[in-house]
Amino acid sequence: MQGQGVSLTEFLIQQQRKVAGATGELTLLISDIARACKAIAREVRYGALVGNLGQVGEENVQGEVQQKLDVLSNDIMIAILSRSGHVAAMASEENEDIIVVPKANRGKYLVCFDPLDGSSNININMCIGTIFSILRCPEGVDEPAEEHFLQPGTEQVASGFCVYGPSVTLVLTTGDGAYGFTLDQGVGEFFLTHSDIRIAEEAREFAINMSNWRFWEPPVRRYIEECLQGKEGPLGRDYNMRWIASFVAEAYRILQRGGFWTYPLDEKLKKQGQAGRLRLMYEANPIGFIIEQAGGIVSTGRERVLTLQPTHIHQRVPLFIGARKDIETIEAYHREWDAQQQS
Ligand SMILES: O=P(O)(O)OC[C@H]1O[C@](O)(COP(=O)(O)O)[C@@H](O)[C@@H]1O
Ligand SMILES: [Mg+2]
Ligand SMILES: [Mg+2]
Repeated sequence: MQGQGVSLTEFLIQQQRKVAGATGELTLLISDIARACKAIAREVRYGALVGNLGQVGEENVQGEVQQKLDVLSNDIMIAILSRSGHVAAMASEENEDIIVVPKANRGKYLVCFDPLDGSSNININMCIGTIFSILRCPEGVDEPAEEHFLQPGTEQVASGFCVYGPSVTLVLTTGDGAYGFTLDQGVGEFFLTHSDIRIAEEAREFAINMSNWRFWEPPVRRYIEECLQGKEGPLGRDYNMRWIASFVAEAYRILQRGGFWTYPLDEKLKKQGQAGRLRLMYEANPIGFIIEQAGGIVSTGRERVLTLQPTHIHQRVPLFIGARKDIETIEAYHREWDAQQQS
């Protein structure tokens, strides 16, 4: 058994010491969220053995049929964050409205989370995860409300996601680089295994749900066609392709070996009255913060995601994440296309 590295707690205290005036509350809050992820990891691991698979038959605010693990993970997050003493209110993918913590237990942070990401993979034993974003509750707020959450992604104090896969990994940023931790199930603690993660400038792998090809906007179709043309094409390099249908697993792959991933706005989503597939507050912004800290880009195809002014907590956005050069070219193709539409 390899000697243990730096534990998550040790790492957070090191980060905390770099910030003048830090109270340690953020360290304790992130430790609480890590504990919630460990509890969720156990429920995921036991799966069918304890009846955790399958649907509950209820529809959530997204119009999606909830899986048992969606509800169980949500309950675990709400229970632990309500008791942490560092949270004023929460916003969850599974709850239409925000959850305000009783006054006696309220703290200074707001937490947005996707308790279980990649739900369509639960029953096929594929990677799923949990995503979280931490914001400050504006000073002097007596009763937290949805409006207090509507802060651009650049205002995030910290964000992270946990992947429940062959091993349980947690990726985190507090605005000073992106770091990966692996859960030692025996010790019950996360240990630092991936320091200062960087994403290569050029992609060799793309990820998009190809079944939506006929609904894509021309700039997206053009770029994917050029990826498929490989080194004989204008991009001059070969690409492999992946689609795991689990945003956390895709983001983890990009952090480990580069590439780009996208869920663009398409005609099908537009017909459904949607502005995108992924949600800004608890999917795009938290993972976006980490991707940017690792040197990647997070775009709607037309603009930076993290400077978007949110309008409501379940807002959806078109999303492109990953290798800088690829996404800058995709943005250029959108500008070109939009200019042609204007002329
Ligand atoms: O089924 P599709 O259209 O490929 O969409 C897959 C996407 O939907 C999601 O599962 C949405 O997230 P949830 O599972 O949290 O609802 C993403 O993780 C994934 O990237
Ligand atoms: Mg999700
Ligand atoms: Mg989810």
